[in-house]
Amino acid sequence: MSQHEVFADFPAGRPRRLRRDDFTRRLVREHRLSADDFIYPVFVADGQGLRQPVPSLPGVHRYSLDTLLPVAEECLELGVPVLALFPVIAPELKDPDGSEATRPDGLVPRVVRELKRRFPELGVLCDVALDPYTSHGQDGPIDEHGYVLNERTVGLLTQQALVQAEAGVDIVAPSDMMDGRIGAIRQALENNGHIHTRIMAYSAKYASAFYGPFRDAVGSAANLGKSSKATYQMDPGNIDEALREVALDLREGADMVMVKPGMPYLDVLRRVKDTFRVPTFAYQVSGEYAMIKAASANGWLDEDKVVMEALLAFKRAGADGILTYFALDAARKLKG
Ligand SMILES: NCC(=O)CCC(=O)O
Ligand SMILES: [Mg+2]
Repeated sequence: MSQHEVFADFPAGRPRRLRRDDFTRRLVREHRLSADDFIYPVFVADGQGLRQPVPSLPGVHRYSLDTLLPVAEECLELGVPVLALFPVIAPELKDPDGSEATRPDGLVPRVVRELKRRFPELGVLCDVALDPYTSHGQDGPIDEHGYVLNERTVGLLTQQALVQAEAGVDIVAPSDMMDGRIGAIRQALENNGHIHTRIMAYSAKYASAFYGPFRDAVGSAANLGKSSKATYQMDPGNIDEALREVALDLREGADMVMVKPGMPYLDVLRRVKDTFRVPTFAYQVSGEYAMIKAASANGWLDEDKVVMEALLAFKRAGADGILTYFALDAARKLKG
């Protein structure tokens, strides 16, 4: 039925009637945000008492384990269900394979163990990716042309995911865009008794310029230099390909899928949600956060309002949840 058949013509039909008062606006609102929608990404480094600002991400810090604990506690208090860990690895621990990522007593497994010991009811998500660990900043070992080697990378990622699962992580989130990694990780988890470990697959991750500030935060920007990730991350011109990527990851055992970046890719999010009807997430990435922060700092945008509007747009476009550096701010605001 078309809208013309359903609704009365003017003046019997006046859409503004329902917009006149706050009570009817609230009554007919189709989508709303809640703290349950958020996953809070945090940067964690070795050390003590660290709370180091990231200049290109105002309001975001690199924490050591001790200073991260109160942040985790705040997530719980505000009802944010999941904390996502992103490691800042010391340059001397990086190598061409990113082998530090597979060390059972490395930074991330140590942080996961302590978080789960102190706050068992807080969900912890780990990125499964080698770029914070490689000396060249790519997401896996490379050949002489700089091409990331798919199967060798998948082997390392599988080891990394197992180490994270042994440490007690709730959700592993492979963000590398290698082919076949979801299936390999799922099989390894099952074979090793980690039947409850959830996989959130970065299924449609685009080769985007919006990740710049994140690379500053984890310290991979300088290592990566001018080289791109276009041989594994998706071409921003594609959308049918995103559906094929999601289909593969679901067949290989993903529990949840993700589209990334967020706001410039809401069309992709909508297509994915409508096509598969599975738990679908979006990542409001560092560049999106930085744009809002910069414009607000200049007095050009009202930060509070723009943040809530942008996050609501993800829900309207079909997201079941949003990874966002604004998670705590937004949850505080929702709490009033
Ligand atoms: N694998 C995690 C990311 O690449 C995050 C990107 C961003 O926030 O810009
Ligand atoms: Mg894929």
